[in-house]
Amino acid sequence: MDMNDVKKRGLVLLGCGKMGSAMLQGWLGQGLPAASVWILDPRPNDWVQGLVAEGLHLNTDLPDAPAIVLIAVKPQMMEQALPVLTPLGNGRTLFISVAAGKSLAFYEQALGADTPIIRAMPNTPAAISRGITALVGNGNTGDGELALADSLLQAVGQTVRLENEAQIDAVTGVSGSGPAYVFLMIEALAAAGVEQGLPADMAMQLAKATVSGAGQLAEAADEDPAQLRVNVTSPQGTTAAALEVLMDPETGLTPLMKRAVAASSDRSKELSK
Ligand SMILES: NC(=O)c1ccc[n+]([C@@H]2O[C@H](COP(=O)([O-])OP(=O)(O)OC[C@H]3O[C@@H](n4cnc5c(N)ncnc54)[C@H](O)[C@@H]3O)[C@@H](O)[C@H]2O)c1
Ligand code: PRO
Repeated sequence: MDMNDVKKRGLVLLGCGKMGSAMLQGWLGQGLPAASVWILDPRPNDWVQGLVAEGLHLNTDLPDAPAIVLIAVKPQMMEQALPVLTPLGNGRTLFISVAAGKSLAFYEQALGADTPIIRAMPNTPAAISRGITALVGNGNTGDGELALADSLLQAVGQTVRLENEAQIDAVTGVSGSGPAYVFLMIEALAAAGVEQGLPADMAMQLAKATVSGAGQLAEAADEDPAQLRVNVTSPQGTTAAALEVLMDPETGLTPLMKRAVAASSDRSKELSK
């Protein structure tokens, strides 16, 4: 199965909110025709509704054996939303779920034990093709299915393959929820700038550009982030003064981040029960 099969047999999205739309935007941008896409969503956003004029099938009957079904509803809506897909289970259709905390076993039970299913955890920078998605398949998926999922998901950023399903809880804590931590960091840095006397607009511009520039440098540079940090830090200088606060072993960023990521990962595990 390859992208031509997806064009021919169709791609179905169950739920097309923030995550589904971000991914669909990437796929349409890579040349998938809107006419190859079926969306089931009781409250489609304006962008999705606009795609109907280009041939997208919105809340219509589904093809008999679409190549891919992407499941992108909230975990809390799953029990209600999934039954419509049961006729497509146990067949040639590859299911990819991005829902947090819904296990491969859950989908095998709902869709049939012979269904090929991939669990994926993307993040919202997918909207600008700068996402990262981790994926893991059930026993009915092989190299072909994983390669197709890789190439679909690479339309919206990088991918990594997990060694086992349990790792997805940690991925959810690091990169799935991670953009929210970074946005909070921007908010906090800007607020701290205001407290030091800067106008709010300027503080926000400085904070956004600093986080974005540092992120891009971390990805592009040969040095690791620890060395890049050292490169900013003059002995007894201003950065060293700040890092003394941020690197405190009890109250600094590392223990705080460990607690935050553990809370997210634990919630991911709870949702799978
Ligand atoms: N937003 C993120 O950062 C992110 C990251 C990784 C994974 N996810 C996962 O993606 C999934 C979707 O999250 P989101 O942020 O896009 O949520 P969202 O609320 O923006 O989108 C969910 C969509 O599902 C639709 N929906 C509700 N009931 C439905 C039903 N019965 N049938 C079909 N569609 C239905 C809603 O109308 C909405 O458009 C979640 O399972 C979440 O765990 C989200
Ligand atoms: N957003 C989803 C949540 O908060 C899953 C990862 C990011 O549950």
